[in-house]
Amino acid sequence: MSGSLDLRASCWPLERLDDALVALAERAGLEPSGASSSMPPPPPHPDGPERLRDELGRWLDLRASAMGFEIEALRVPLGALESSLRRLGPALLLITDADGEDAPPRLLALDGRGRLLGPDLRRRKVPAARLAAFLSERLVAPVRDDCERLLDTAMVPPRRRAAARDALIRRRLGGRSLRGIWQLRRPPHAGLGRLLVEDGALRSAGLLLGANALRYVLLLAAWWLIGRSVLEGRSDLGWLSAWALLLVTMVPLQALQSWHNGLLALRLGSVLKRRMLAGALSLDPDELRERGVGRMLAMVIEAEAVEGLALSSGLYAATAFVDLGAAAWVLSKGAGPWVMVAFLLACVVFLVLLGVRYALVRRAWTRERLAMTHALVERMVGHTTRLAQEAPSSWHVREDASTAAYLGRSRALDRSSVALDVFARRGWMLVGVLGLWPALVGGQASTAALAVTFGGLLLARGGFSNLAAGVTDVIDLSIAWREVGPLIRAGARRPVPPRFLRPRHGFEPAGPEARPEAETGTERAPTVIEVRDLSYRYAGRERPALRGVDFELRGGERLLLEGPSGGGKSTFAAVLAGLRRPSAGLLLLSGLDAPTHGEQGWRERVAAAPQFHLNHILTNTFAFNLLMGRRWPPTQADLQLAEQLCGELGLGPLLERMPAGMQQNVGETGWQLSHGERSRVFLARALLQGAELVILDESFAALDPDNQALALRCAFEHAPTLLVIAHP
Ligand SMILES: Nc1ncnc2c1ncn2[C@@H]1O[C@H](COP(=O)(O)OP(=O)(O)OP(=O)(O)O)[C@@H](O)[C@H]1O
Repeated sequence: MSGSLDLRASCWPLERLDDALVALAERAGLEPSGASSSMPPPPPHPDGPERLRDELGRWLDLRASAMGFEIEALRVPLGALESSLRRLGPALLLITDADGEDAPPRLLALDGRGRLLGPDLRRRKVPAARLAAFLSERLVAPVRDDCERLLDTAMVPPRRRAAARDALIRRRLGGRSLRGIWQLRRPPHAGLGRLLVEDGALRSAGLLLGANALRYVLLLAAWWLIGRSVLEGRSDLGWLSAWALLLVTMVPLQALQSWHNGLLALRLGSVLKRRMLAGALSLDPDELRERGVGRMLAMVIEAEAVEGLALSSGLYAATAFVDLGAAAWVLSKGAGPWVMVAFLLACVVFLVLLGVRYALVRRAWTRERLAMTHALVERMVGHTTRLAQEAPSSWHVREDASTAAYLGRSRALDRSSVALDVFARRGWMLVGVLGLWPALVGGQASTAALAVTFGGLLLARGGFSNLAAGVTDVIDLSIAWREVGPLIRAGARRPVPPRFLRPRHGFEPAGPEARPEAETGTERAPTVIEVRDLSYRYAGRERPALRGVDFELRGGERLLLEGPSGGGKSTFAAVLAGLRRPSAGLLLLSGLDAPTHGEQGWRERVAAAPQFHLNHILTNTFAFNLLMGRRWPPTQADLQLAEQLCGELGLGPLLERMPAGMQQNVGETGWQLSHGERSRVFLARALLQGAELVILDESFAALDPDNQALALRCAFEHAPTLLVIAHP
């Protein structure tokens, strides 16, 4: 019984976090696999629940990625807690001091269907309201007495007391959120079909089609009723009422259809967006460069089209086939039945041929448009260079040529789509009346048969309109899909999961004393990076950029790597940072190879500030740009640390100048940073990541001698092990 369910008995102790996670994932059908946990869950943190939540979040992230699913940390506003719990998928909920200060932290496992999975692996139903009250107790308890006193003073009658108290508490805690809720979900690289099923898109599609078909049957029945009563001259109230009833029944069906149409669009959009976002992040840097920024932008535009078209094309096509099937049946019951059905089939074939012509023209037009977008973006990016260095007389030569070509393609496209549209709307009626002509002139057909045939003609006209819209949408969709294909496919790549789980090295405000000693007496610090006989060759290049490299860096060491331009220094940095995989040779980090660390694990341990032109200030707050590699949202300690580092790097005056300080928006559309300021933000970002090895690729080139000395000192102070790349 849910009413007597003891929530405390359903809690999992922290030591059994791994069991809870695996059991929950198995029951949610996430098929947990891979590495068994070699990393114990974090114990309660002496600094309090906030630090514990943070550590738990990291642990869960690592563990879930090793098992092949994802963890999403949620922050739920207290006011929306109950409704969020109702919609929540499988999730772990952290309970801290619900029984008082001394109670150890525990976890609840919610199976995504409103049931709690207990440590005895039994599932028990729990009302969302009760669970919400239990979870929010820690926040509510301190204000409850206050509210009661207020209600006493206001002499609120007992029957309205509970509602008034809840409203007061809601008001007092309105802005507070509950954290420590981790939802388990399928990763974006899972099959699209599975993601859609999980999101409920298939259910919505089924309901949508069902409602559509039922509405159709009702429409035909209404026609049949009214047609019969008119032809037989029976217009009594009973028939008319039945007709009206059928029409009224269609209204809620139409509402249901619109509702599920919207839901389906949302669900489809969210699944596609997740997949494409994952794809954008897992695209190879060279793949990105080869495609060019303009094409990438075009891809994003096409992605929007895919979402809209996927839905409309399916709907149009489904409705068109129902319409045309029904029209063929109605025509077969009217005058000159088989001639009319043959005409109908011939017109469908003709419309499909028009569709093929449209597809060819549309493909050529899309190619032209993408080329134009690409050229436009390139010109915008290189605007200043062109203004300064290109002769004004040649500014528009290429633009004019490509605009003319685009106009030509657009005209052809218009002609082709107008042909489709006109035939669908008018052509069929003309052909249909011609087919009916012999029966009309010959006078053998009865009035009833002629009326049925006209009904069939009108029905087919609707079907042809939908078919024309469906054909153009399906073609547009297939072309847009080809464009976003690389992103969708890249999103299906599964990141290499770690074979062995190790907690991430935490960043503490390290002074020289916290740094591992490279050499103390006869004992040498352990090797951080070891490279043996390593080679790297860029795709399509004959000569390798790196060949037979041997290299070793021990904990606490600081190394300057110099070499001629084009010698392969940045390539080496990218290989060490895990951004490029070596073509041959051995590469170990702390004695373990890349698959053992996993992609994410490797990048967390090696922080690299790429060369200036490859690094970026994102349009966001200054704090985000500093702390994005460390953790977001940050803790108070993170923000203090970032501010301290800014001070050491000489960015204090900049922080004072910016009206919102650390919260100032920077980037393309925000506060503009100078070249030297950006360089120091890139440096601080790499140092704040808390990595074991920091690689700085020409990070000091833009700094004046004073700032260079400051930056170098800061890097020496804070990087546990440091590799600096510079020109001789
Ligand atoms: N993405 C790429 N695709 C193909 N070849 C590349 C790519 N990036 C670099 N190269 C080539 O690899 C070689 C090494 O380049 P790299 O950028 O590593 O040199 P570097 O020592 O860092 O040069 P610099 O000091 O001028 O920055 C060069 O010949 C370069 O043309």
